[in-house]
Amino acid sequence: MAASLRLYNTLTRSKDVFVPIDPENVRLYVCGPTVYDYAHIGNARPIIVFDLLFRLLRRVYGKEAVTYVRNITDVDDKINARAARDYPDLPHNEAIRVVTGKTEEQFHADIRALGVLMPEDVNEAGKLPRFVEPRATEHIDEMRTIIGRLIDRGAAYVAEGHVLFSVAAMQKLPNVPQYGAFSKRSPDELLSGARVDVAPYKRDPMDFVLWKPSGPQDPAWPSPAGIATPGRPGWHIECSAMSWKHLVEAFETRLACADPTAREIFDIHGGGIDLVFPHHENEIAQSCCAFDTPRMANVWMHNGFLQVEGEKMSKSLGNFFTINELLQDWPGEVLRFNMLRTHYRQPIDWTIKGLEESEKILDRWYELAGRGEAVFLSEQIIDALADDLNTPKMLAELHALDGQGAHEELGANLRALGFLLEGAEAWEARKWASLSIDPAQVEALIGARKEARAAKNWAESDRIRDELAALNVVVKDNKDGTTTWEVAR
Ligand SMILES: Nc1ncnc2c1ncn2[C@@H]1O[C@H](COP(=O)(O)OP(=O)(O)OP(=O)(O)O)[C@@H](O)[C@H]1O
Ligand SMILES: [Zn+2]
Repeated sequence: MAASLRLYNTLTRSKDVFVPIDPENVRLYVCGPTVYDYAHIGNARPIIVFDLLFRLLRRVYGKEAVTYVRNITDVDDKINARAARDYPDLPHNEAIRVVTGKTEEQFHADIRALGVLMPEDVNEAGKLPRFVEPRATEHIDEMRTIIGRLIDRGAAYVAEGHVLFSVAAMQKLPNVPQYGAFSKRSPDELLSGARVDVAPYKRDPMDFVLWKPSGPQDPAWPSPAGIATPGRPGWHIECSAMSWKHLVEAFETRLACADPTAREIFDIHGGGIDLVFPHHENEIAQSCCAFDTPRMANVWMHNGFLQVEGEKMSKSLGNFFTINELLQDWPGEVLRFNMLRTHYRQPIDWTIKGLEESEKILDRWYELAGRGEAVFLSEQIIDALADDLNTPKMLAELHALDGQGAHEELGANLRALGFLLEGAEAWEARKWASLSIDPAQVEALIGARKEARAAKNWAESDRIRDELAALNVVVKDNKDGTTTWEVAR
């Protein structure tokens, strides 16, 4: 029998026992990146956290019994602006394709180095894909279908080439939630937020865009609802469309037989805490109205912010490090480990000191545990993760394995958790290479220094010490007569 999972649910604001709609197909959707620039290490947090959840679900319910959808947002005004800036000489659509294609490729290379499972690691030929990474631009038809349903049900209206979602009309439909209930915002709060930027074509300041007209410089598709001019989707609609397409529609027939009330609902929806409002509130509004259901997903999980000096790391504040630049100084596994030392709902302060500590622990574990091949999660590790992904507890259990000398088991767990990606030898070689240090050369110099000291040749011994210092190596003569060395950062 599967271990019982408990997950904190933003919908209920409590940690609840997780009950899948269909234990043979547990379904997870996570909002992915907008691809116009290098992802920063804050963007990596949901990727790593939900990778861990995916691994856990696969372990608990079976590899064939979990479907994971993580989308790529490749239509957005920030992408258009970047394309116009960087490729002014290309036709605009081509420029957009270059920007999104390059950024997506870079994103994949970056997160692969973080030990994150990729679709090609999971999907098997001839079987249902269990990990889908859909692009928004490949789901415009589904978006149009949902927008059409919303107009038909009276929850959306057309104005000046736009389609807008009507919050007031939503509230007149039966069987749908209260708008604002998910993010716990009162009508007054919603209204004062919406008044900041009121467009003239909106009937009500709270209404939000499902579809908008495209200018000559924008990517454009045929519009829904008989709007003659071409347009492009708003932000929120893409996730309603992609989750429906890949998590609900594909399994509708089977679910309809098993549990008719489960139609249009999937199990877990994830993302960063900043997405609770408006993005997830609006996804829920769209999906519930279009599909006549009180819920879009049963469990909503949100990771806390990765912060720098108390502030959210973000592109707009400019206080960010890209994954790519961090990977030049640190192995990806150190970044992954450092991320998991903090529980996913807590803020993380990202510091060099934290990275150094993480690297030290991994150095020790890789040396002791790195030679085997076994891959499995021990019961106590599963138990820790089953408690709302308690990664600090998980790390304490890994430390306990180390303390007990159970190093093969430690290695097996590390491998199952996305560590020891290339084996211990490769880890060491890469680490030394990234520090521009050749350990054999250091050992030889230390040997020569020892001989010089034995011969009381202090000038030579000092010269060698300076040579080592120039290599960034600090030599320590211990009381017991041994000499050790470490790298100064
Ligand atoms: N500092 C952060 N800590 C944790 N998660 C974050 C952080 N910044 C963004 N995210 C998450 O990263 C994911 C990708 O978001 P997206 O590509 O829209 O980035 P973004 O919000 O534009 O980044 P920024 O805030 O820097 O502009 C989302 O789930 C978002 O919640
Ligand atoms: Zn989304």
